[in-house]
Amino acid sequence: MTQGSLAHTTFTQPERIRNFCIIAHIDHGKSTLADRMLQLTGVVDSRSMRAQYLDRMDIERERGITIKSQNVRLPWAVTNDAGVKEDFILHLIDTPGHVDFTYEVSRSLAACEGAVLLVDAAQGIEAQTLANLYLALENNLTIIPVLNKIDLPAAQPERYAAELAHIIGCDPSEVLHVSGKTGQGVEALLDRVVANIPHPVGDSDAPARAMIFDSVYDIYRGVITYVRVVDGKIRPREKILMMSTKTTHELLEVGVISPEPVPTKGLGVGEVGYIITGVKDVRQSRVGDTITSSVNGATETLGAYQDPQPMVYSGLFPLDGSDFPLLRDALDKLRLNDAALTYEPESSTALGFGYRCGYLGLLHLEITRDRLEREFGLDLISTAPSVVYRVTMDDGSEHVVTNPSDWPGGKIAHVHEPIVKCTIISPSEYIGAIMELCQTRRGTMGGMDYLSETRVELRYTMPLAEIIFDFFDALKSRTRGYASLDYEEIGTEEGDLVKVDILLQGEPVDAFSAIVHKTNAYAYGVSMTEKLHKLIPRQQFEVPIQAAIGARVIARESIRAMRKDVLAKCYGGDISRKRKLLEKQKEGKKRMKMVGRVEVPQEAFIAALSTDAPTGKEAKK
Ligand SMILES: Nc1nc2c(ncn2[C@@H]2O[C@H](COP(=O)(O)OP(=O)(O)OP(=O)(O)O)[C@@H](O)[C@H]2O)c(=O)[nH]1
Repeated sequence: MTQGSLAHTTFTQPERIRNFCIIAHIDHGKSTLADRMLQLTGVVDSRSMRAQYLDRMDIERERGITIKSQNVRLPWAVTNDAGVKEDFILHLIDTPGHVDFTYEVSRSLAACEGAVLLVDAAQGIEAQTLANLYLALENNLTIIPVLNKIDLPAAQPERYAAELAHIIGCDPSEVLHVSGKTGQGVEALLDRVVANIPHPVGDSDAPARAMIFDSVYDIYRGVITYVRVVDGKIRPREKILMMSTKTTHELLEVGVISPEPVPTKGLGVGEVGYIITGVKDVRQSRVGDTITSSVNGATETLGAYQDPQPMVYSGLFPLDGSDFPLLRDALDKLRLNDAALTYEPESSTALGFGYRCGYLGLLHLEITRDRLEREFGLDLISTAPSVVYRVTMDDGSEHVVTNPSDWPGGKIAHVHEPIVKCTIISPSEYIGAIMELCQTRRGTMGGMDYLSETRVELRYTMPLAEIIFDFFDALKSRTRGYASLDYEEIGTEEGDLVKVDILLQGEPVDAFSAIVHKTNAYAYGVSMTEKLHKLIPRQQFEVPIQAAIGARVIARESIRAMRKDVLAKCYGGDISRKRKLLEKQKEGKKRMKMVGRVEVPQEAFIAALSTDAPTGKEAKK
């Protein structure tokens, strides 16, 4: 019922520990509720409270989304039936809510015994609510259903409590009503966490086993690794083994977060905290890995470790070619904190030197680009995102293609592309519009369920490539922003895919090549040639713009010749003025890229490459 004492005694009895997380659709108020919990339990006083305390990165606070998990230890005291006050330690694990970070979410969930399932009382269940709920159920978590934002005038608690109860199979009266904003109902929620969520169970005498569920880079301390101890104990100065990398490290510091890091004498069964080992790169301290003692340690890991797999690739090029070394340094720095980011040098005839980067998804791509521009002051141009294709040739050889320019020449036997399972939740009046959209995106319907009389869940399988273009936008505009979407990769399928090249005066421009489904090739060709026709200024000779599949031209435009004589305006004038005009023309030319003999302004590349693919959180509403 009340704030507990903040004693960081080590090896808390597992019976006194509750490990839980909050799962919710984006914007349903997870961070705000976590803030209230920090305040109510007294770990942050009102004076030092700032909005969304747990979202540490500036970019997170600005966008209002949670990218990296943070966890915090909260003391909470409950008066039992006999009227005696009992102290508990609650570990709140703040999980990222976005589809790009599913693996991180699943590891955070694995560190908990229970989950608060938070639903906005004015919105109801959304696609990510369900995706996260299923993940929580797979991890056998106890679910506490909660409606948030009940202070909102638009809240419809009865309606959505029924929806929530229907989904998880409980009585609507069991759904708690809270407001993260005003704090209403939050105490009762913390009491419910203690009452309903099982305490952790483990063998305190067994060799130590702890799971890494997050890993962040700190410029002062190196990598800070968050762990949940399952068996045994870990203590400072002990040597540990990371079981997937088979590397040993000394534990320089072990502690808990409350909400700042506080060193402790160690962590015991069920406890959640951080370790510092002196590793410099998050890749050496991987989310999902198991740590154990280096001597007489455990032999079995806690679940299989999985490497984060990039799903979307795109080229990043500095607008100013001389910034290339800066881009390389910036990526090296970002990688310290982002185990999922991959990159390798790439050169493009049109865009110069850059990097081919692999991301978990579009939001990951956008965040990375944002950080490069903001934190490192780089001006960048990125090429259209692409998925991973597996191309098998007639001679049986195989190619993995993440970049259209690596598309193999010669006879292709078949191409496999990644397929995702999508869940779309929407008011039922938009069913027709959604089905039509999914059909045009090569979707196959997997099923449909009514969540209530007016809201429906649609399930589709669809190529990932169709989603990464402008699917969110199209879905949003067809449903007036009411539909929400979640997807997960489920494998690959054969697709009828071709590479479309765009040629200027017969020269292919690598930055504009794309891999598209055969039925979309013509549309892509026409739209690119038309766009470029508008964007490229006239030259002193005629410039044909063509779209082609192999040697076959499928669309064509042409820019008429024009002689641009900058001196025309000042015939007979004095020589210094002429020189000035010529100098100016030279300056302008610097911003031109040469494609064969054709001068293309940089702006044309930027404009032609800017897909309208929505990648931010708006896309998820
Ligand atoms: N009226 C009202 N607004 C709330 C409440 N809780 C959160 N909000 C608002 O809802 C918006 C989203 O809240 P966040 O706490 O950032 O949501 P979130 O779920 O953490 O979002 P992500 O971290 O992006 O997943 C913010 O503008 C909050 O001010 C509430 O109880 N009542």
